[in-house]
Amino acid sequence: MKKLLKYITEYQKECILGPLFKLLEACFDLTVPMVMAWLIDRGISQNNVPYIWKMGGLLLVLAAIGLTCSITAQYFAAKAAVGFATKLRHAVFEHIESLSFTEMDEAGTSMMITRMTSDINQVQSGTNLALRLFLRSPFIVFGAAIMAFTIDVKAALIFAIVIPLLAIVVFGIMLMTMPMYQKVQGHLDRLLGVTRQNLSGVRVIRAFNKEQAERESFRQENDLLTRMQLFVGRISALMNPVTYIMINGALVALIWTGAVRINMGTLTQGQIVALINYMSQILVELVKLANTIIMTTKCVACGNRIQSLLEVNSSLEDGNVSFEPGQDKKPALVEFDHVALAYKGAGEASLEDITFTAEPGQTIGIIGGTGSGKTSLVHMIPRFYDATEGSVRINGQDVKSYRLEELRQNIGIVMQKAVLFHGSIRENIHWGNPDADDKQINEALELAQASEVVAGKPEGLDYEIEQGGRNLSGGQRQRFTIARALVRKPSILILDDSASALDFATDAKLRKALGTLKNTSTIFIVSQRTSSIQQADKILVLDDGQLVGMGTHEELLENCSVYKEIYDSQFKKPGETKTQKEEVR
Ligand SMILES: Nc1ncnc2c1ncn2[C@@H]1O[C@H](COP(=O)(O)OP(=O)(O)OP(=O)(O)O)[C@@H](O)[C@H]1O
Repeated sequence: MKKLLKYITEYQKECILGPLFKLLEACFDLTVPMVMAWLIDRGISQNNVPYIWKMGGLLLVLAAIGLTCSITAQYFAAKAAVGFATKLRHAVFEHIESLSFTEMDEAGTSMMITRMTSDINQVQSGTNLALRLFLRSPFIVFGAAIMAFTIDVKAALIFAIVIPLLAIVVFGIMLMTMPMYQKVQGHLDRLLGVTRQNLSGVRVIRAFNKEQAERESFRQENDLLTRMQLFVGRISALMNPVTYIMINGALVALIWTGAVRINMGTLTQGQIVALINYMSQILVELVKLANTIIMTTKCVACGNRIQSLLEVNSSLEDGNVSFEPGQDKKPALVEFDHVALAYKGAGEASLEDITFTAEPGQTIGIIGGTGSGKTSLVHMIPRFYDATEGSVRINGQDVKSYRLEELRQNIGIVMQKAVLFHGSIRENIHWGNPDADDKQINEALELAQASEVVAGKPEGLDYEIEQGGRNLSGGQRQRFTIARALVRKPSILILDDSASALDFATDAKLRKALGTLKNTSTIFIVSQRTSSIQQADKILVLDDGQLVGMGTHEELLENCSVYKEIYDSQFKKPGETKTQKEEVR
């Protein structure tokens, strides 16, 4: 948590003024019982009406000043706490953005969302409360005890007995409940994770009629959380009855001793009222202090969790090499040199000893069974993951040496999962190239076979896409993501199984259109369909992380059994002979 304090340094003034005004308010609060005592002893007892008015007025003034101090303190504390949380949120967000996919996979989306939302909110509330009460509450407890001693030492001895007892009860309960609160917080995180998974997978849940099972597992998690909260709540609920019994006992003792001492003439009624007020103030402040400690502990725990996320170092180091002038507009030379990739935490390598060259303007098809490493291979080009062995080179330079932003600017990637954002079609295509005018956007849409989709919308390019593109079909989403990659005229275009939702006719038209990009892009097409990559200049065949074949479609049919098997599984009809199949070819 210590390292997070740098985000609050800008609010040093507020961090000093907030507690200071609270202390000022506490000073006025401590004078009120004394003024009450004077009002009773010198005003009411002696029927001195002007004095009563004077003291009554003084009480009003004290209340007004106290209120002003309290509001001012609240203002400064809130400003510091909100500012702290805002800066922290920015820092965490920026840090998450800087992490590579390796660290993101390790941390998990749910955890990062919790750090960004509920943890930072907890830090904000804890800071706000601590700034207002950490000085004020102990100050009132000690101040009220001292005031009591100045009134009457013997009566105040009751304070000397009751305050430690009260402190033991209040802080004992606090110490018992604090670890439980931390468990509750941990469980709340788990429940958030379950909720998130449920909401993001709601369609699958319904498709597989798993609502009942999901409801049941959510109910179990929720019930467990409720039971834990009830348990902690019951112990915390003991705080009030126990402390009030003690305080009422002390009040009885105080009134008893006070009555005797009033009879003896050593104490006045006003002083007894003041002592009772001080006793109440002490109780209230001890309870507040315990709550402040609980909140602050939670705040520190959440702060530590945020800090550990901030301490995760990105394994992605930025390079300093730029693309040569003009090179960024031309198709790139891509080389894989004995490349291996082992994901962090995974036992074995997902890719091993991959070596090939993609000449500028070539189209490279990548095919292989599920989990054979196709996506992993193309993800190393824009450095989503770095090769653990060997090197990936673009135009002769290791990808790690390029400035990351520039490297990615020269690559257009269409991911397996078509993700679009809330906004118009134009805005979504602008993600690829913010400077593209409507003519360029329309050209990209035309190439991606998406023009007809836009033509079908009365608003044209202004048609509003909803979050995640949920008001579009899977195929329409894919076409827009392809257009988004094409509009930047990238030196390297990667299509990762991105035509899977297209019908065969549209897929064929798309492949034909991509054939016109030889002068601008080197293209990688990952696909499960041989028909999608058949025309590629070079096809890479992956099997269980190994490059088991490389060549043209015809060459591979001759000499790569894995490729042949895939091809046969897609084209060979039952009962078809080899000669018939070759005729089809
Ligand atoms: N982020 C990751 N962390 C750990 N292992 C991963 C990660 N991504 C992929 N893998 C593993 O790497 C291997 C190759 O996965 P990859 O996604 O590259 O295969 P693929 O050929 O693209 O599969 P598919 O055709 O199903 O998309 C798999 O065994 C997978 O479990």
